[in-house]
Amino acid sequence: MTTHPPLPEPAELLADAHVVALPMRVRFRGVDVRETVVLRGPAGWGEFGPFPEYGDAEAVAWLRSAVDAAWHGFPAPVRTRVPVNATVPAVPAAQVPAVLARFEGRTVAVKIKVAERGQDLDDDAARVAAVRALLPDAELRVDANGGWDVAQALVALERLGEHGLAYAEQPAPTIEGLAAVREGLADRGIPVLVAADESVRKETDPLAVARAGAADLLVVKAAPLGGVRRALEIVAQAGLPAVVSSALDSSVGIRAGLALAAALPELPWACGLGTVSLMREDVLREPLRPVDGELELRDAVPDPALLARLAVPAERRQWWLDRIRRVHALAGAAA
Ligand SMILES: O=C(O)CCC(=O)c1ccccc1C(=O)O
Ligand SMILES: [Mg+2]
Repeated sequence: MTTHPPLPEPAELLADAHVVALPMRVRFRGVDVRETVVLRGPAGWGEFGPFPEYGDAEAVAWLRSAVDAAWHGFPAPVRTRVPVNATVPAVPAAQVPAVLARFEGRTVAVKIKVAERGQDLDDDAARVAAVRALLPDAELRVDANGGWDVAQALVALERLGEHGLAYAEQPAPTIEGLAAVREGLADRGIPVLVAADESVRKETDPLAVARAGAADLLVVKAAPLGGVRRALEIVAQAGLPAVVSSALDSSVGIRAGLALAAALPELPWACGLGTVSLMREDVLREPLRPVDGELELRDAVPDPALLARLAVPAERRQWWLDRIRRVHALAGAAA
């Protein structure tokens, strides 16, 4: 597999690092305020924002991704515009118009969160119906984040599929589960494809799902896969279509996703890179927000005044810097 370039020493890594708190307009996976770190290196800016509940071992790839962006830059693009989906969190159906209104201009594709804990299939069906009512021609997909078992997934996708769904992202938690859902959908003649997300980014082997034939397409994210170059390698080796997505990043992390989407030889799907539209604040004066369902390729350079205004309190800054030092030590040990 890949041998990683060495990481800069912590002092160098943290010389121009900014820990920020970005308030959300819409609560997303339980997050109202997104804390993350942006850091500058000789090649530009990188973002380190593994969710706080992620362990240090899982965060190693996120650090490699931030360093890859800031110290080595991005590979050459093959396109300068990337189609982007709107993202609808697991909100009540009545809030769907307000969420979609956050996405400027035309919306070509929407990803709808489903199978949220504490909700049921009626909630999901109402949310999907509300999106379809507003956007009769958009391409819709759902993301269950592994929240169904195989039987529940088949029941749910038969019902939600009536609104016209291109694919279901991680409808079951495991690779075997994805394969079973995919087979069950085919047996029942339900025309919904299966996409793997957690089964790519949280598995020790990101290629296992492709090898097992368990998915029709892969969701790839630069940070959990260790950076743009590494993600490109994984897609090439998997031999499956890929949709690029993000992790609720600031514009700096979205820039890495954009670089990945811009460098992929084929990009058949709108990408999940529109989540800055769900945030109230960003580190850029002109945030990387899609317009008319597209993001234009450009660099993400944080504004010093915004970095200062959005800075977290001292103890949160210390928490993040301690975490980076621990993850750095772990990455060195693993290299
Ligand atoms: O893909 C998108 O539309 C937005 C990104 C997204 O859904 C996401 C954001 C943070 C953490 C997990 C996920 C996910 O795809 O499961
Ligand atoms: Mg997902």
